This record gives sequence, structure tokens and C-alpha cells, in this order.
Amino acid sequence: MTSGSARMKSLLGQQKVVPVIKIDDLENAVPLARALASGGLPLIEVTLRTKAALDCIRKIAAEVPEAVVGAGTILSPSQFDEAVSAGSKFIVSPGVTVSLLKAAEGNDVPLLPGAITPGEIMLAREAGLDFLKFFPAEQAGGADFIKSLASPFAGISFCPTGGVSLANASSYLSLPNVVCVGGSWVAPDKLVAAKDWEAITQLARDAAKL
Ligand SMILES: O=C(O)C(=O)C[C@H](O)[C@H](O)COP(=O)(O)O
Repeated sequence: MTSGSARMKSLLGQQKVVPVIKIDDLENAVPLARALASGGLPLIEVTLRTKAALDCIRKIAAEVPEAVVGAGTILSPSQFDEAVSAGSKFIVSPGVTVSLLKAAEGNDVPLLPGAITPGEIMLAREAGLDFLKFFPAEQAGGADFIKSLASPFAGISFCPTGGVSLANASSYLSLPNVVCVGGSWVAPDKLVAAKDWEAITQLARDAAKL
């Protein structure tokens, strides 16, 4: 196992559900991270889908010591570098490219790239990665698809994300080649906009019990 994979294992191995969050408003970053951490989900992925995302990561890294903040929706090496500079502890990408694998090579901050097809999985595997995102999980074939990847790709563990919810998370988590799941259901846009941190902590508590 490479050092990057070992670091990813120690991060993902701690938590069955990784909240995938989108923050439009910088002032919501710290209370949202605190709400999730206090519900038992300290490891969070902030997607780079908003203008505020990098500042949100910076603020959470500086002000919420109990959280472990990573960056999601990383599409390019320059975004990888920006997210690392902002204080991300891990980097998530919806897919895998050669340039992203190069950016991650030798970096202390590990990459979780998305891979669905055998070819994509083999590309990531050749770069020494054992932990992969599987996105969009439900739409791409769900738990049955991931199950069928187990024998050709022994040693590869997935974090299915996309269409995962409290209702179907267990079907993924019961597979031996699934380490955790990712999902936005624990921090719905509506509750974030309403600053309903208690409701988000409750959703996190329910997810943390899985
Ligand atoms: O932005 C990224 O990097 C993505 O890969 C997409 C997210 O992981 C999904 O949008 C989360 O899926 P839902 O839980 O169905 O909302």
C-alpha cells in the first residue's frame, strides 16, 4: 500500500458516511461543520461548486479543530493545488485523469478519484490507489455493480456517492469492497439556507449510527 492509500484508509476507515456539502455563504461554513461534527460526522467534503468553497475550507480548517475537512469536485491539477493550500486534508474528484493522478503523486494530501469502469479502476490502481469514489453510484448500477467489481479488483475499496441516502446506504455498506458512502442528504440545501443546525446534527446522528 502506498503512503497516500494508507492516509486515505486512516481517514475513510473512521467514518461510514461522508457528508458532501455545498456552501454558498461563507458564514455558514463553521456552524455547518460544527453541526455535522457534533452529530458524529467530523470528516466532511466541501465541494468546489460554489465561489465561496475555498474560503469555506480555509475557515473550517482554521476554526473547527474537531472537523477533518476535504475538498470535492476537484477537476484539475490547479484546483487540486488550490484546495491543498486552503487546508484540505483530502481531495475528492468525481473522475480520474492522468494529470490529476500526477498532481496527487507524492503529495501528502491523498486523492480519492472517481472510477466506475474497469479501465478507470485499472488506471487509478496503476497509480497505486486502493480507495476510489464510485460516482454516480445509484445511476451507474448501484450495489450490484460494485459487488461485481470485487473479484477482479481484490484490494480496491469504494466510496459510493450519488443517490445514496439513509434508506439505501446499508446496501452499500454491507459490501466488503465498500469502505464508506458519501452523500448530501445529511446537509440538505434547505436546512443550510435556514441555518437549522440542530436538524443537521440530528441527520448526522442518524447517519453515524449506520
Ligand atoms: O461534486 C462532486 O464532486 C460529486 O461527485 C457529486 C457529489 O458527490 C454528489 O452530488 C453527491 O450526491 P448526492 O448525495 O446524490 O447529492
